[in-house]
Amino acid sequence: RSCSGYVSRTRYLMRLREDDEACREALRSGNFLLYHKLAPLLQKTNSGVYKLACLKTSDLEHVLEKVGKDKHFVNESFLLGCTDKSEPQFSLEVGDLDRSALEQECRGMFVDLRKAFFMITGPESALVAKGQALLRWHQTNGFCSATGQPTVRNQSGSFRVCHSSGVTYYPKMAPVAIVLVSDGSRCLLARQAMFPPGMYSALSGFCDMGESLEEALHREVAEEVGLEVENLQYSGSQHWPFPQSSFMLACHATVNPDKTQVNIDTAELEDARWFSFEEITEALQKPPRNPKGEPPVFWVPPPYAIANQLIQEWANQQQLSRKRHGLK
Ligand SMILES: NC(=O)C1=CN([C@@H]2O[C@H](COP(=O)(O)OP(=O)(O)OC[C@H]3O[C@@H](n4cnc5c(N)ncnc54)[C@H](OP(=O)(O)O)[C@@H]3O)[C@@H](O)[C@H]2O)C=CC1
Ligand SMILES: [Mg+2]
Repeated sequence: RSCSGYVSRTRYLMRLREDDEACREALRSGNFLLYHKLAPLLQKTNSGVYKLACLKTSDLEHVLEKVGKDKHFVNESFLLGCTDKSEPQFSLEVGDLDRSALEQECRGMFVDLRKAFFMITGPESALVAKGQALLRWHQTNGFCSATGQPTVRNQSGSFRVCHSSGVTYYPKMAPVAIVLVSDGSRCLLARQAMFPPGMYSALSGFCDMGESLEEALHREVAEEVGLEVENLQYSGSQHWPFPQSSFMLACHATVNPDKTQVNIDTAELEDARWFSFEEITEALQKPPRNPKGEPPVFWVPPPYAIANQLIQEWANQQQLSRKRHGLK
């Protein structure tokens, strides 16, 4: 994509965020993601795969009319971004309207976001997560924490303000450190009791107030498995919508191969163990499945989760060093 195209789209979005009138105008040519009690609307394509449903303004107004809702309800939407063609994208919560009537009118279905992540792929995953996160934030920030008075949104939904205290509230993400610890030939994964059966993930934890990412990583690993890590290497970041918006900051780290004995904090973790390259490669190739009654098989978070990216990177790194050492 051309740089100037990106810059002009960014400036356009900036204007929509700041100018209520311009944002109301943009609603006339919008693309809308619908959520029913935070479950996004998906549609099945002709080839049988699911995609995120994206309604044009006129289609949305038509649907609203069919289910007996005033078309001005469109104005309740929140601005998410814009397409490559500078078409503004919005999210709208329709949880007060009849779910099955909407599904019928839109020829789609509302799917729990966790399930939706397994059904759609690519950039749509980040967009659908953002849409839900923004709706949730507005639903839970309707009152000023200083005065208890109602807060009022701007048209784009980029903030809420309390006219009594003058405080402006902006949508928030909580920073989380996530780290894949390696001892050189194995990597350390853990599971919480609430994870789906068999799933293990990289170690993670919320950053404390005033802490750096590096401090949070060292502390979390020490707290959860009793190990001291070194050689932190930044990998990437992502917004994670569950249970409330987290900002995941992902790193690799190593431990001394002579000091790998884990000492688990059982209040936080159900299990933590070292996995070999072979176990990891097998898990990365397996689709997640847990048929009832069968003992849970080991699997890792799906590709959309940044934990998966860390595990994938580690496996690639192992493969390279094995090649270098003449191993298979
Ligand atoms: N995208 C990805 O690949 C992954 C994402 N994650 C996400 O990272 C997040 C944190 O991971 P987790 O290991 O559970 O965190 P922690 O190890 O910090 O453990 C969670 C603890 O923090 C408390 N807590 C909840 N919210 C906050 C907050 N905003 N700030 C500070 N403490 C809080 C919880 O309390 P209590 O529950 O008792 O109220 C709980 O005791 C989770 O939301 C998880 O979904 C985790 C791994 C992979
Ligand atoms: Mg944790």
